[in-house]
Amino acid sequence: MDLDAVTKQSVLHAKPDGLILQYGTAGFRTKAEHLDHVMFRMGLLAVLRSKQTKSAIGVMVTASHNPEEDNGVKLVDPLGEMLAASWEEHATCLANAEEEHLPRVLVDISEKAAVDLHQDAFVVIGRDTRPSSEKLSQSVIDGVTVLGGQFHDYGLLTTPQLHYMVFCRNSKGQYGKATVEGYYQKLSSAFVELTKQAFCSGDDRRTLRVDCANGIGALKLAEMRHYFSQGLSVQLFNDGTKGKLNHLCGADFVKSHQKPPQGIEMRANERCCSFDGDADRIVYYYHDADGQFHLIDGDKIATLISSFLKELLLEIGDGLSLGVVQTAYANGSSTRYLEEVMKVPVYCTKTGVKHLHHKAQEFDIGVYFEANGHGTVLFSKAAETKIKQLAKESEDEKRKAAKMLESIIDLFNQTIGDAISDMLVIEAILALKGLTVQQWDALYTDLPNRQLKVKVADRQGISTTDAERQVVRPPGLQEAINALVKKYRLSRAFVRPSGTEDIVRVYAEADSQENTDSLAYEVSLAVFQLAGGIGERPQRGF
Ligand SMILES: CC(=O)N[C@H]1[C@@H](OP(=O)(O)O)O[C@H](CO)[C@@H](O)[C@@H]1O
Ligand SMILES: [Mg+2]
Repeated sequence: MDLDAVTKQSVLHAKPDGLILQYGTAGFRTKAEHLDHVMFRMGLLAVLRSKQTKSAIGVMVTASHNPEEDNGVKLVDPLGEMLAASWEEHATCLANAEEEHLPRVLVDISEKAAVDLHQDAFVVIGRDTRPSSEKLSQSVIDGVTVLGGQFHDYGLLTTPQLHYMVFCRNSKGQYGKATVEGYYQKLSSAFVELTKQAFCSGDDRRTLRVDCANGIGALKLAEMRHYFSQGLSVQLFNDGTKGKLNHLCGADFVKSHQKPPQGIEMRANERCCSFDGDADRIVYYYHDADGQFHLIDGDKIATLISSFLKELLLEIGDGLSLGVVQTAYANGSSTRYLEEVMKVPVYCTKTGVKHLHHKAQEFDIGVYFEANGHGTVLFSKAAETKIKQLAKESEDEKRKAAKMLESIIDLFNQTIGDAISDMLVIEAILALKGLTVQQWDALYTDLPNRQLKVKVADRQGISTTDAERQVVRPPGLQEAINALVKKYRLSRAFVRPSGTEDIVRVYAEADSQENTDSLAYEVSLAVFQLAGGIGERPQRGF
């Protein structure tokens, strides 16, 4: 390591005094103007991680659904998954080191993680469409090059595309070709193969309206759509030509406000969906004939996908295990439906896809989705081998089911939740099953739910257990929540510090929207009073 060169370069990417940031649920995220030093340092860290793992490492510059003025960065590990937890700590140390300590921190990390410094390093970089992203990704490149790493800058990519590229490179092309073209081809041919039957049967060409949150998803979907246009026609809205990124649109807006985005023309009973700003989340929705809005969130997406997979697994009859992973934000009705009606095992993990992803790896087929629409399906190596074998050897119905599963394996982005890939999976399932959006929605009825945010002086003062469903600290808060929950029917509430915003999140559900809103308000007040609330007290009414 040429530490002198690092010190010299680092001066050009100086850390603002007193700024402390933490590698959170989705990497570093804050106002773009505070991130230059973090980007440079994540370039350095990616080189060390690459040397240690002897693999290509990804760096994605994005702040997903955050406002356009924000930005962020996260590292992607060799198999396309989120950075290992022990390296998140290294990332936090490195980002917060004062200039003069930078060389020592780099040496410390290399020693602690037993990095072989003679090893070559390769880093792949992608960025979203934020105005600040191009310059910030150049700072990542400065960090990579000063430590002698090689890199490939893919420029504009969705987050899941970058994850895909990393895995392709490290699997020596087995997972697919590490190009945007390769991604389009892999997914589109799986989609076309899977839906052949549905579309041969004289079905109309299907159309779907897509709100692209004025983000990268619009660019990539516009490039990709002619690859699958025989089967599906997508109409793009909020494509970034006019509106601001994530402003009054996108998956996060639709899910948290439970209303349609601006800028989309909806027609009664027609399917619409929204991506988030970096296209790793998707939610569906429609207006019924009375103009009432219906949201189909990640939980219902997981249910549709699981029931389709379960049917195919029954057909091939090979005893492969299927599990569904959710977080505490999953609607209680979805969990009940999955467990009691569909009889599939459901597990709850902490918020953040890395937790869901790891749990899902324990099954032959692991379906994971956050309620906000971030999720995918993982197939174990053993399941994949078995399915491929059955697709070749078995006969008739069994073979047909195995072949469908084979295409589904290719259609999912198994590295991370992917709005484009999930959209194609959902469209394929709806077409094959001949389901309308209303029929899908009617699988179960969501319990009314509400999410609120409370500002506190130090959100780390709240700690939780039991997959974030119970508060341990501060004392008395859980007891207060328990007492409030008892007042309502079918009720549930929990609070946790956000990993991406400086707030505490409150979640409540109950038998009616009115009761849910009361419960959410009362729990917010308890947080405000018992956990050091600052600013305005929570107010009743929304
Ligand atoms: C309730 C909620 O939707 N939380 C989101 C949000 O995390 P928080 O830690 O809650 O801020 O951003 C994460 C990253 O995108 C996402 O994984 C997670 O689901
Ligand atoms: Mg996102």
